[in-house]
Amino acid sequence: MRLLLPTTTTLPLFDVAASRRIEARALAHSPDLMERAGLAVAKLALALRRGAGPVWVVCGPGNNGGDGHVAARRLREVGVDVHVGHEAPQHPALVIDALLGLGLNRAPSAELCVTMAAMQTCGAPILAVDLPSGLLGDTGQAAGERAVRADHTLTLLTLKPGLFTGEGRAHTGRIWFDDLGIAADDEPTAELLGPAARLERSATSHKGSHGQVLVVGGAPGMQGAARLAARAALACGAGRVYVDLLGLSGDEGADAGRPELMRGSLAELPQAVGVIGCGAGPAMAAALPGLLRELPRIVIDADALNAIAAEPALQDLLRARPVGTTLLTPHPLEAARLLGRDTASIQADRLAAGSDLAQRLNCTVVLKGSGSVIATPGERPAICASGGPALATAGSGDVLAGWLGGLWAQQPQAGAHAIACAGVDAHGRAGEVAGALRAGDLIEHLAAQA
Ligand SMILES: NC(=O)C1=CN([C@@H]2O[C@H](COP(=O)(O)OP(=O)(O)OC[C@H]3O[C@@H](n4cnc5c(N)ncnc54)[C@H](O)[C@@H]3O)[C@@H](O)[C@H]2O)[C@@H](O)CC1
Repeated sequence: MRLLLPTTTTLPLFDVAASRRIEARALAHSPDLMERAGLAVAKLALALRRGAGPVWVVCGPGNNGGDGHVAARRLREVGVDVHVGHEAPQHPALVIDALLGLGLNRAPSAELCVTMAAMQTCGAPILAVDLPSGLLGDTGQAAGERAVRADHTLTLLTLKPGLFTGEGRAHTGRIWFDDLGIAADDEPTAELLGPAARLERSATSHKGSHGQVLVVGGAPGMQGAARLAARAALACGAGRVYVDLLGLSGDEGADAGRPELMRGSLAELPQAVGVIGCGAGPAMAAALPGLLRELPRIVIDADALNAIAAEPALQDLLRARPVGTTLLTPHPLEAARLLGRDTASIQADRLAAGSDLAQRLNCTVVLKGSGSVIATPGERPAICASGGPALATAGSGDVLAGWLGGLWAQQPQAGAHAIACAGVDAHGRAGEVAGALRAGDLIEHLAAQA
């Protein structure tokens, strides 16, 4: 058993169907899985309980409840006061949530919701077994009106995607993992990202060795967005970074705080990595056809995504680009516009929505949000395990787009999927701070850990 995050390696994720197949095969040669699961829960419970009160074990009707009963027995064997039932005991030291796990298949009844509410308000920390009750393992969404918000989740046998995306992270608390001694023998549904290898710089390199980035965006009143992207690309190590501020010419709008940045345009820089759309406004639509036809590698964000959503001819241009050369970074509302759906339906299944969008537009898609999803046609999707609420701040998306462009400029042979995985994970880690974060400071955090 181990605390899972931050992970130092990329890990396989298995949806409910794959987890069931793994479990069924494992049971054939290891029929004591539930004993192992219950023992692991009991061990963690001993470490987590607070105070001298009883451990309250709330068991459901299936094997998740079975794990809870084994844990209760194991705890009693070592002299712990245990209360099993749906009514809260006096001053519990810990709640073990073994109500519903992988088998959740409908909205919890009103009666179960009352039990969940009691768990939530009893004052003790909650340890969820396998999954917080009421949370769907595939999507990270609640099946009904309520899902347990645990302080700890001990997930068993496999890591499920729903623990890491959607509402998952708000419900799991700290995630622990025990594979119960079973090697997962199925095709992973997705990957949980670990950190990418550090970029090495040759001792004889020069700025020409580290590529060019062209940031196109920043309409009047929104130039900060393009500047943040450009500053991020520069901080990432791109050799030269140019900005084309839409609607401005000459030295107008130069970034006085970053004299390293230069003005440039598509005509002068046809081989640059494009980072387009940050704060671009409606002027972006007219610039897009040329950029989509010419630039060999492009990161597309914000108003460029909105322009593409509104114009089928631009979607055709995207689809015509070779796979691996285009990277879209929509937040859920932008993804909804691109798919002609509403935001709730995107969030209901983020892995599926990211993959659907990637297929439709023949692009790599980073569906931003808690547990960003990275999807590319022909690649296994990935979920980002890093990041936190400090990233919910103006400009953090612009910084991501610029950082991705900076990474790509330095790795011209890399495909969009690899760049997205590396950049999104780094961005998430840099944003793991307590309290609020300004996007300008996020660039410095990224640079410090690169
Ligand atoms: N079989 C084994 O040996 C192992 C089982 N494990 C545990 O088993 C769990 C899966 O067990 P199950 O497949 O029995 O599934 P669950 O225990 O999650 O739940 C299944 C039962 O809950 C009912 N149910 C589903 N949704 C409900 C709702 N909203 N309200 C009320 N009842 C609902 C189902 O009708 C079924 O009776 C895993 O999450 C894990 O905790 C793991 O420990 C690995 C080993």
